[in-house]
Amino acid sequence: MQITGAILVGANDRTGGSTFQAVDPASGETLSPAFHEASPTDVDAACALAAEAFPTFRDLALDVRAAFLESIAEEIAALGDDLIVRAMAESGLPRARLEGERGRTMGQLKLFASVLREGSWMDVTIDPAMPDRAPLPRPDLRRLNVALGPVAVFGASNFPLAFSVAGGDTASALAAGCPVVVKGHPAHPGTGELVARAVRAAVAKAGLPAGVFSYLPGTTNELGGALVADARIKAVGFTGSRGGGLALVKIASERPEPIPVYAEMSSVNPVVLFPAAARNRGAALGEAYVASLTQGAGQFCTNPGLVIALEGSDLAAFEASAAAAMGKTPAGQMLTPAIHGLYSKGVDALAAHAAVETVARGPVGEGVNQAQGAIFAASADAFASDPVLGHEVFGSSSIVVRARDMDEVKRIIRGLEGQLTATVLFDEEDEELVAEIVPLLAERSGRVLGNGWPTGVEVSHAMVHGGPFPATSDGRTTSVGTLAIARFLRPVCYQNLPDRVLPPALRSDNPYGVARRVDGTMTQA
Ligand SMILES: NC(=O)C1=CN([C@@H]2O[C@H](COP(=O)(O)OP(=O)(O)OC[C@H]3O[C@@H](n4cnc5c(N)ncnc54)[C@H](OP(=O)(O)O)[C@@H]3O)[C@@H](O)[C@H]2O)C=CC1
Ligand SMILES: O=C(O)CCC(=O)C(=O)O
Repeated sequence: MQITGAILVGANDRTGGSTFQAVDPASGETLSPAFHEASPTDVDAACALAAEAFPTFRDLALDVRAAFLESIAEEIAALGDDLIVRAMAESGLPRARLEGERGRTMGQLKLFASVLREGSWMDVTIDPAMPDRAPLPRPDLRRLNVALGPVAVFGASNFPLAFSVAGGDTASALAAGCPVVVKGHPAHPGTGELVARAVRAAVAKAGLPAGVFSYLPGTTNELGGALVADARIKAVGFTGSRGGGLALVKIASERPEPIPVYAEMSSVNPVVLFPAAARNRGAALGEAYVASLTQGAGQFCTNPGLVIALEGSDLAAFEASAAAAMGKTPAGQMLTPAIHGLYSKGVDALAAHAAVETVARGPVGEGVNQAQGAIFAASADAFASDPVLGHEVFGSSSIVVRARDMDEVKRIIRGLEGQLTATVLFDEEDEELVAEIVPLLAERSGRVLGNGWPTGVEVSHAMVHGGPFPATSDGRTTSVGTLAIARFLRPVCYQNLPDRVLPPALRSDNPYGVARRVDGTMTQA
């Protein structure tokens, strides 16, 4: 499939005034072709088409919408190696990682298709009428979840496939029955266009209204701002910086009709290393820590940016092993010159901090825009007295906090901001302490993991990839896994309406055969 640099508004290819080009971060060279910057006129056209498409798309038979999601996955597969080659050039990510990400992207579309067919996402609940109830009769009440309306999706730079144009936000919004308008990430416009064309092909094959999907490439905050401000947009999905996410939350909340913004922003993903684990296998854990920290040049929002442990010789052995591993781990290619610049600034600030010790630096990169890994350490007092030490440095940088005792460990945890993940590394002897710490971590994070590493998120039914602010702007939900569909739904109750005017899932004959809660009891079809 050809990359043309067009703005994809429904079925139309549009061109704009100014253009921009992608940059290969590994060479610093610009890549062809030039991409047209979407304008406010394109935002208006995309949102108008999305609003027009909404009722038809929302009311599609479940199987038709499920087949559409599966067809997007097939169209992405049909892009073949061109997609991988372009994504490698635009992101600097290696082939194996991008092939895995493509599989994950297709897998999550198919998973949402199965969720649609199964039907419990609608949460159909029926309280039958009780005409003879005294002193007052009860009306017939029937509730289900319905789509919110058109959704704006901001693709992430660090997952050009799985968190971008047809990534988790788009898949869950389409599954819910919401048309999607994507603001393409300027770091991977060619990858974005290829995937957008695949989605558009699936829209056409299914005979759906073209406004179900549009793709707006661009490099300006104004473009994203105009999209979120458009009255026809009813929710926003975002993965990126805290500043970007909060800017969109502000725009959304100041609209005449405020709307929800589901922004996944920043997290340092604390790891608590318990005493027996440090004593029994500190060296092995030190190596595993560096493997997780440096994976993908540390450009994961789940990367272990903070380790908390008791000071002493066991922690010293963990740090020494981590330092040795870091010394052997080549610098990782970063996604963009800007992200590399922010990383270097963050690491330099920590290295220059009076209360911070540099435990290890990785080898200096031989190419451009490469992240030289970094491990720092600080006392619990120093960490607690400067909030900057707890901020995310996006890349392979992490800080070890040395606590004097478990009370200090608890104090540090109580002072943490909201997190996507929190990890406990423990052996059997530690379990009593773990039981005290896990509730503190669960209060502050979306996922608590035992004896693993937080990078790599399973796409499944039970997954939560969310967490209290600032990990996300709304800690009640998730951006990965099937629960993500709930972000784009709202409940509607129908009272005393005859079958013929009710949505199919609420009718007496239950044509979709979905499980329903009737008078408080779950019933199979
Ligand atoms: N925790 C995480 O998961 C991630 C964190 N990051 C952090 O973000 C930094 C920059 O990376 P990047 O991916 O570019 O993330 P950004 O948050 O800068 O950008 C993400 C998307 O949001 C848009 N955007 C950003 N700010 C605004 C705004 N004020 N108004 C409207 N739209 C906006 C951008 O569009 P445009 O630039 O075209 O305006 C882009 O499409 C990284 O160094 C890292 O610190 C990045 C990725 C993931
Ligand atoms: O670790 C993962 O698989 C997902 C990470 C993520 O969501 C992110 O880096 O934005």
